[in-house]
Amino acid sequence: MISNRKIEHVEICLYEGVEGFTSTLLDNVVLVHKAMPEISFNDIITKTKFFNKDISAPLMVTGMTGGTADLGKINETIASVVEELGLAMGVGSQRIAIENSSAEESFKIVRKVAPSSPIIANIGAPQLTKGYGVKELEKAVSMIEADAIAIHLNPAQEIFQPEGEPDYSKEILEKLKDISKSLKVPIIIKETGTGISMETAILFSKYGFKNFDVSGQGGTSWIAVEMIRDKRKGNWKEQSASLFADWGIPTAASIVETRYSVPDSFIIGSGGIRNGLDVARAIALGSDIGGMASPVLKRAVEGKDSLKSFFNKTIFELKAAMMLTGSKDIEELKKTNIVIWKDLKDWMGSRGISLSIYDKLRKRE
Ligand SMILES: CC(C)CCOP(=O)(O)OP(=O)(O)O
Ligand SMILES: [Mg+2]
Repeated sequence: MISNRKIEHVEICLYEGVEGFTSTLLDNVVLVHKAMPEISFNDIITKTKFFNKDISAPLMVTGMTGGTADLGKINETIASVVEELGLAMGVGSQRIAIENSSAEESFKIVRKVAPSSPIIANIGAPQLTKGYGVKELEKAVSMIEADAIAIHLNPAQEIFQPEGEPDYSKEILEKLKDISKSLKVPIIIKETGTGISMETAILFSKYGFKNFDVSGQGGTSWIAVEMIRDKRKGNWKEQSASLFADWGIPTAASIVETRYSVPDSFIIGSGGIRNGLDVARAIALGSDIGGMASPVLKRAVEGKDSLKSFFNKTIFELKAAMMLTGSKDIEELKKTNIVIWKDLKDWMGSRGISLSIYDKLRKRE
């Protein structure tokens, strides 16, 4: 039963240690301190654009769950706090609701409690090889009156998932291109904890897709999640999965690779973003907004107040980083001076990305 997998995913993310197998390398990005910032804390403006809506801070909750009444309650908690604070959120894969309409309510509740927030639908790329087309994607969008739809890429997870469907043939690109011609909302290409490379960003940009949720390595490892499911089922894939738990492109490297290879892309910097300093680093490094999942899930199950105070703390940390770099708004934060060193600098060197050229690109000069 697909609903069992949905429940297991949330339970494993909450209670089993499935994150931080590697560093996001965001700590290799140093925002240069300004001792005389020339702004006051209260002058700082964090609002920014998310497609054609304003959000109060450059922060979205990236797609996690849905599919049962209990998972719908998690979505409801997140959506009501997102609406109150003026943020954005995605829902988890809606495949379960496309296959069984009784699961729809756990997704519909999001738009009911967040009538004005930017809400992102979610379908997996493998489904495009299994008959999904415009109809199914339009259904996912209309289910929650979505402002955009994320097509999640999870080949690593599907390989190690006991009931996985590691089908990522080229037809997906052609099909997505066709669908995009009639779909009324933008498509976001979303990875799932193993990151987007230069080559992948270029490939999708050639098909006309330039909105990326990079979801790099360093946060939740979905290979580790499926490893635990393998273990519980006595599936032999557990051993192999453990070799790949830290597989993928660290989040900071993925942000750099995407910005460098598709300079005019819209980038959601996600994968192991845990606080407002991570959000500031992701944006100064080249993202348009930050994306969080696991820390939001953990607070959501504690209730609205816990989640609300977490977001307020995160936004305070973001503003602190903006203050100390003299960034009065998000546009200035994108252009603030940074030092890229240690492993991230080595990564860029081995991938032929020049620091000086990158600095101009990330400042959109
Ligand atoms: C997208 C991923 C991080 C979580 C969902 O994976 P999944 O294979 O269970 O998703 P589907 O229900 O779409 O197959
Ligand atoms: Mg799947």
